[in-house]
Amino acid sequence: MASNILRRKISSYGVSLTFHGNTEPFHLYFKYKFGCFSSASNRIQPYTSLNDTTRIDLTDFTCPHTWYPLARKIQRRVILHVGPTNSGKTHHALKRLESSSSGVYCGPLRLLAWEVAKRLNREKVPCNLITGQEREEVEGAKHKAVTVEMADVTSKYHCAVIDEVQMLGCNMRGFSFTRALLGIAADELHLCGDPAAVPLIQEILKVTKDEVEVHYYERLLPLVPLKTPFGSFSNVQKGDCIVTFSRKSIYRLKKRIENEGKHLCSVVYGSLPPETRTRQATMFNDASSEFDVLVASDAIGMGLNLNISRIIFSTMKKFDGFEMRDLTVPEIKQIAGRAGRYGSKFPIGEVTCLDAEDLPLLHSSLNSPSPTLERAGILPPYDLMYMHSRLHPKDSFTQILEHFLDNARLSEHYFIVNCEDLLKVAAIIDEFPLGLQEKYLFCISPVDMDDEISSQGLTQFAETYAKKGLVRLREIFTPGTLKVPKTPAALEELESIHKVLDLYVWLSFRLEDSFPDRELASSQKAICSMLIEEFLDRFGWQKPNAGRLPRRTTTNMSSLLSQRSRPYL
Ligand SMILES: Nc1ncnc2c1ncn2[C@@H]1O[C@H](COP(=O)(O)OP(=O)(O)OP(=O)(O)O)[C@@H](O)[C@H]1O
Repeated sequence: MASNILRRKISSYGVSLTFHGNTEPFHLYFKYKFGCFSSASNRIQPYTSLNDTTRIDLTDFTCPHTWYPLARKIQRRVILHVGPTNSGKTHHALKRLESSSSGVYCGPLRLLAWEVAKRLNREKVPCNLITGQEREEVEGAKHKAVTVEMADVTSKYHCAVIDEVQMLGCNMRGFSFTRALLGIAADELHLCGDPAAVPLIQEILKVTKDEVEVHYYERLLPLVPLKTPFGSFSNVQKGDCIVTFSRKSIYRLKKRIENEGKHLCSVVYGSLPPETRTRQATMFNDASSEFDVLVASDAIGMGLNLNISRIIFSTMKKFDGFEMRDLTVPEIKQIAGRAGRYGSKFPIGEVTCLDAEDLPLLHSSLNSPSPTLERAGILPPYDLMYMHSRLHPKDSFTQILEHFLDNARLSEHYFIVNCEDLLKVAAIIDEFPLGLQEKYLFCISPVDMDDEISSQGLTQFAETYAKKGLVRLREIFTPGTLKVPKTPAALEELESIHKVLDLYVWLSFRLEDSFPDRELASSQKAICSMLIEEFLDRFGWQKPNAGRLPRRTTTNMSSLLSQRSRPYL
């Protein structure tokens, strides 16, 4: 029945539409009359008698705050906690969350959500953990720690925290931060992050009734930029972290340092599975482990508690997908700020570069404020796209998306995130007979379109789903074939397989009946992480004595691998 799909009512704002699809209830408030809903045709008809200036444009992105009526019903107290890394911003916000009767923590990484859930449960505040790939419920919980994509904008909380809020300017994930900022219905909303986000957030929140206050923080421990370059690798000390930006150079540096025979290196970089990153970080932090040096990419900039005494930039350039470019001021500050964590054994943090010629950029960046953010990321909500599709029934998903992209370019405060990848995915899924909602889901799925195996995985999932409505993991992946990689290329492939399995798990939470093999995908993901760690353990210099390391993998690995022989697998 049409009335089940779309209801129209008059509100004080004018016409209010409530859409009841399979997604969360979603309301649109328009200040102007824009058309009428015809139950006969199940369509929204624009008022053709009105001139163009009075007709509402469904691709208009100037008022996204109106997409969240629950948050607009309350006057939120928004507290911005801003300052450099390691200044205690999150600590203050979390204290407030702990003492609230109900609340939600929204973090950019699963690791951070895990950490916060653990912290609250330890403090006897029952807290659920919800990420795109896992749900752990605790009895009686009124608190949740979630990855920001999972923030619920249809419940009311006493307190909410959005961590690393400056990520609303991020081209990949900015929309989730903007959605959480505008949509979370909490009496108190704590935003932690870089001061560069303050003017944009103040501007965006001018149109809400929220009260906004800003608290500035200073670093808890000094950060000292050294005047001399690092020099030789024989100068490596316990607690050093060498920063570089490609997997290849991470392994090259690890080998080089280990070949000196004095230190073993943990590694942390973005495409390592999160569990592996955490375990590498734990080994590095563990004073009794021999892995006392870290070689890492900018993935250390966020989320991990690391006992680093000195950051050494091996380069100040990074390939950003298009070209080699200098690191930006925020990137340099975020990475450098990881040295000298409060509560760790190093009383100050130091930072330097491998080459003397990079020192001026390091020093000037640490002394400059980060450029202020100008626009916040956004995605057209499904419901808007749906309504647009009713007006333009012949348009493909790609064409609908293009309408939105064109209009968002005109927006003063917002931009559509990751346009290129969205269009790439849209072009793939337009080939398959899928409904709009399913296409939208594949479009927002966490696929890495720069990774060939990962994008092939998405294509296969979408195609099989369109053809059969059921996607068995075995059809695209043979369990039992995973091996410890022997080369960096094989390692890269294993990391990509992990991404595909991760995508399957993500889809299984949203299309449960059609992606039924979540358990298998999760266990294979765990095997991938173990195999990657086995590679990391074996790679590089091997110390002859036996007391080298807790070689945790052997027993656990065999127990995991033995899952292959279960009948189900
Ligand atoms: N008042 C405090 N008492 C005890 N520990 C604190 C206090 N303030 C901060 N810390 C600890 O110091 C470390 C850094 O604090 P926190 O993570 O809050 O900093 P931050 O400014 O949010 O940094 P980042 O931007 O890196 O997240 C954490 O381990 C935190 O638990």
